Amino acid sequence: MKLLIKGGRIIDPISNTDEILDLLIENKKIIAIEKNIDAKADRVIDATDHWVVPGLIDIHVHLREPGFEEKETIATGSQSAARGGFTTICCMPNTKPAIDNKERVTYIMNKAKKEASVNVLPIGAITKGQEGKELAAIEEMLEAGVCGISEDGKTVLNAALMKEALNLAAQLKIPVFSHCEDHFLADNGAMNKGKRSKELGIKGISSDAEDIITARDIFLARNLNVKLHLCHVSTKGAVEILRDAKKTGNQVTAEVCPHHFILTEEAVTKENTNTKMNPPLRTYQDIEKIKEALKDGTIEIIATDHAPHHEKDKKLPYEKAAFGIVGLETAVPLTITELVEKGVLTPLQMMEKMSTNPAKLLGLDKGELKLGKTADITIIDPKDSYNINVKAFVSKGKNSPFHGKSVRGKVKYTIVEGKIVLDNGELV
Ligand SMILES: NC(=O)N[C@@H](CC(=O)O)C(=O)O
Ligand SMILES: [Zn+2]
Ligand SMILES: [Zn+2]
Repeated sequence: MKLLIKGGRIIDPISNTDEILDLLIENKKIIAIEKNIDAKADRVIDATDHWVVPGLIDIHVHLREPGFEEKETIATGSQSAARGGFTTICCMPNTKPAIDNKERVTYIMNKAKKEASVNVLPIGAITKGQEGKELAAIEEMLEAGVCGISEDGKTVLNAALMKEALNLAAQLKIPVFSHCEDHFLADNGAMNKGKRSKELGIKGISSDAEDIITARDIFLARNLNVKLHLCHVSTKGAVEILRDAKKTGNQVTAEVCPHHFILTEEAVTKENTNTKMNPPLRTYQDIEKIKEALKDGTIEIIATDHAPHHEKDKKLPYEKAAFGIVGLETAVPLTITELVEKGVLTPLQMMEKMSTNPAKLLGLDKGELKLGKTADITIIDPKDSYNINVKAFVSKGKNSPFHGKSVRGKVKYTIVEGKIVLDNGELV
């Protein structure tokens, strides 16, 4: 089976390519990237005025299986990923039960093999049951196929235990994805602590709750030669700590989610619980710092923290509603509209942050358009303009604060190992 993609704008960060070329795929591999390929193909995609980019990789997704199938499943979450242009996603272990041993990792891997339309890489828990008391069976989980470890949803508050985990991850050469939140400082707050929380009379979560664990984990990881990765950075303080750490040669990396570079606490209303997520929406000053860090490379990854919830968990008083919003089907249009069109990132830099750098962190041979590489490819129409409509999401989660937002940029084709899983905007 030969697939020819004609006339698209090939954007490849590694070779620094950004030009109109054809691309030919055969037997799951890229076999030519040239001007005017004139080979006979079984299928030709006309990519005129479209971007042809390395398959997007989302390192932070909640698939909710097992235990919360009413919120999302591996099947629906991976379809949502395909819709969003992601060819590989990493799923977080805060399921019920938590992914903390090899049987549970194998369960996800097998189910993904059967039901998922994109590559799914599980992330294992740091502690047993994510209870923060003793380490999970990390070596076993690595043998079974995890791509890293994380306590996401919470922090390992015991610094000695976190240090042990970082030490082990250094030996095993796997990344540690850190959710930075001091639960005592967060103090059961429901939104950012500041002007808006005062206005609304909702208990706030201070920036300190994030900054202190960011600093702690960077300190713990110093000299360990471990890949420490900061999840969903949301504060100016965390960006400053990260910037300083990089100056002194720490190999820490960080991700930001679209909602944290677009919305501020001003978006929060008591009625709209889709503005509630962890970490919370912060302030204009935080957003400006985050954008600066995206632009200068201090933050090298954009991830979604796709956190689907059932309506019953969101249709509650603000304080009681679940934390989290969906993100897989909105990441590309939001990033194009808010970062590329506004001149914060070039298309090449966007693909670096959504494909090349995630692949690098995970040690995957992906994130690049090159001869001989596996054909994981995304094709985007950057000019298609429309309003985001949660009812059209294939994710079970409709919990997005971006419903109705006018955006530009639509994913048209998602190709996983040479197979088209999203065909002209339709799931195959
Ligand atoms: N981000 C969220 O608000 N929620 C996530 C947990 C997490 O990412 O910390 C979830 O699992 O729902
Ligand atoms: Zn988290
Ligand atoms: Zn998360």
